[in-house]
Parts: sequence; structure tokens; C-alpha cells
Amino acid sequence: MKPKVYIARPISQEVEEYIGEHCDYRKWEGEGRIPLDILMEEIKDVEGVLVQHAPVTDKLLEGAPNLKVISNSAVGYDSFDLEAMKRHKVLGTHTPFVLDETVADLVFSLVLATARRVPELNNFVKQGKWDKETESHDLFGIDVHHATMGIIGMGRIGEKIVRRARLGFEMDVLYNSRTPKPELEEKYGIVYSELETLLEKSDFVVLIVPLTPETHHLMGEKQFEKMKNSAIFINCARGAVVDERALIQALETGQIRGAGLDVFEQEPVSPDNPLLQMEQVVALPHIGSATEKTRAAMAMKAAENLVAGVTGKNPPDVVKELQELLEDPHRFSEKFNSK
Ligand SMILES: NC(=O)C1=CN([C@@H]2O[C@H](COP(=O)(O)OP(=O)(O)OC[C@H]3O[C@@H](n4cnc5c(N)ncnc54)[C@H](OP(=O)(O)O)[C@@H]3O)[C@@H](O)[C@H]2O)C=CC1
Ligand SMILES: O=CC(=O)O
Repeated sequence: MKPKVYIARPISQEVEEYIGEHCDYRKWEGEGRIPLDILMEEIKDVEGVLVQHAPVTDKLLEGAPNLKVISNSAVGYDSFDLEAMKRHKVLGTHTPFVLDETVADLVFSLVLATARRVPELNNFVKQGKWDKETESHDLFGIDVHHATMGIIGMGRIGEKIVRRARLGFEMDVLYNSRTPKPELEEKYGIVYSELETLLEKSDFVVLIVPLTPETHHLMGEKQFEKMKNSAIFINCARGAVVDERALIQALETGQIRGAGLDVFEQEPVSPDNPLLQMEQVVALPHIGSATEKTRAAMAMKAAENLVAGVTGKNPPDVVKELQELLEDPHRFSEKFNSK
């Protein structure tokens, strides 16, 4: 008998067929994101589930005693309650590497769009405001090339941002991460910096760390105060890494020049969020990895992790905090032999 799984987000025919070769599956066919109560009902009897950002809580795991693997079709897994997953011996997987270049492209599109005021000036032209008189200083932006970029988070995506910044735009790059990266310093000529110095010196501050208890509100009032008045802040990580009230204040008071945001503390962002009224803010709907090709690659990776997790193999992309479960000899015997 094939193992039962649930597919909680839309995937392509190809990925569905791959899952179908190895598993009996049901899938979410409703509009938009699956509501949590329906997800909980649907996974009561399954051994694996494919999700995207769905909150994995103790309660959800309690109600799904057969679960062996939760495959997240995203690289960030702040939606996982890791301690609860350890207790329930449920593997959690994600989709690293396949989205790095695509997300780095989006970071640079936010850098360029904010620096050169692309959405604002696009509206200006389309609204017929461009006339003979408007070759004006009011439309000017700031240079990206040869400016200083400070990158907070120097992991898989951080490195791809560095390559664009150094080789494409000949920028100076400062970075901050938990551990220094001497090999990247040598390869690209980037410089490790304490957070405070990075904030003081950078023309563009780019945030690309995971959301964890340590990084929650990493950027707050004190941090924005350190930034130059001429600097632009880019967040392509998670909304809650930033104290959004402090960011709004920094923009309203001119403490910083502008912001490019792919993520928000509340998603979807509320239409009355003050950030959406600001011309110096470029706002996107959390689409860092959203190209056709990359989303397809993520879905296939998520499917491979799902299938491995329910067929007794070690999924290739178990998140690092849960890898200890792979070494637990009882996990397989308890979960697999009991079925
Ligand atoms: N907007 C979007 O659509 C997307 C958003 N993301 C977000 O980007 C995040 C990063 O992805 P990725 O590059 O693959 O992750 P990695 O795990 O490869 O890199 C994370 C980096 O953040 C650093 N870091 C972690 N905690 C801290 C801290 N407290 N202070 C300073 N640095 C810290 C790590 O340091 P060290 O190396 O020393 O451990 C590492 O350099 C994801 O977790 C996700 O939330 C990702 C994809 C798309
Ligand atoms: O936000 C997207 C991700 O892959 O993480």
C-alpha cells in the first residue's frame, strides 16, 4: 500500500504525477491559502504533507499522529515549531539553494527601484505629469554603482547578493552574520562588520537573515537611528525581523531616505498600513522566489523531500535543527513499523 500524503498548496501536473507514483494523495483545491482548520482535518490520517509557510504547531501535530514529514516549499521555516516537531518526531524539510539567484535578483530590483525611484516616476509619466518644465532636480535619485552596501545575513542568498554587488555594480560591501566568512572575504573582497558600524557606513542596508527568536525585531528604533539619512533599507527576509513601527517612524521623520520591502509583519499587508502611502517605499507581496522556473524547482524539491520522508529514506533537505531525528534509531521503527 502506498503511503498517504496531503498536498496543501497548488503544484504543477508534473510534480503531482511524481508524488502520485509513490503516494496516495489528496490535495487542496480551494481558492487561495488553505484555512488552518481544513488543513488540520485533512492531515489527521496522513504520513506526509506538503505546505508553504503553514504554521506547524503542537496542536496541529497532536491531531496528526501518523505524520512523519512536513515538507515546506520555501527555504525559511520560521513557521515550524521546532521543539514540538522534535517531541512528535516529525521531520521538517525546506527548499534551500534552488531559489538563491532568483531572490538575489529581487533584492537588486528593490535596490534599483528605490534608488532610482522607478515606481514613483513610472506613475509620474503615466499620469501625464511629464511636461517640458519637468527636467527637474525633484526627479533625481541616488547611485547604486560604487555605493556601500551592508548585508545583514551572509548565507546562501547573501552570497548571491554579494556577487551582484561586487562584480556588477562595483560596490563596497560590509556584512554581518553570526560567524565571519573568510573564504567570501577573500573571494569577493567583502569586509565583516559589527552591526552598528555596518548601519553607520552603508548607503544600502539589506536584510536577509532567517526569522528566529534572536533575529525578531533585530532592526528597531536604535538601529534605524544609526543609519545615514541618505540610506535605503531593503527587507527581503521576514517582516518580523523589523520593528515595523520603528521603520515607519524612521521614514516619516526622514531618518532614512527610503525602503524596499518584500515582506511585512502582517501578511497580506493591511491596506491602511502607513508604509503603503509613502512614495519613498517600494512594496512587494512577498514574491522573492516567485519566477515560474524557480517555483517549479522548489515544488519538485519539496515533493522529493515529501516522498523520501514517507518511504523510509532520509529526505535530502531536513532543516538543521531537526537533523538529529535522522540519527534516532527508534524514529523509523516506531513510526514505520507501527503502520
Ligand atoms: N522574501 C522572500 O521571498 C524570501 C525570503 N527568504 C528569507 O531569507 C532567509 C535567508 O535565507 P538563506 O540565505 O537561504 O539562509 P541561510 O541559512 O543560508 O543564511 C542565513 C544567514 O543569516 C545569518 N544569521 C542568522 N541569525 C543571525 C543573527 N542573529 N545575526 C546575524 N546574522 C544571522 C546566518 O549566519 P551564520 O552563517 O553565521 O549562521 C547566515 O549567514 C530565509 O530564512 C527566509 O526567511 C528566503 C527566500 C525568499
Ligand atoms: O519566503 C520565502 C522562502 O522561501 O522562505
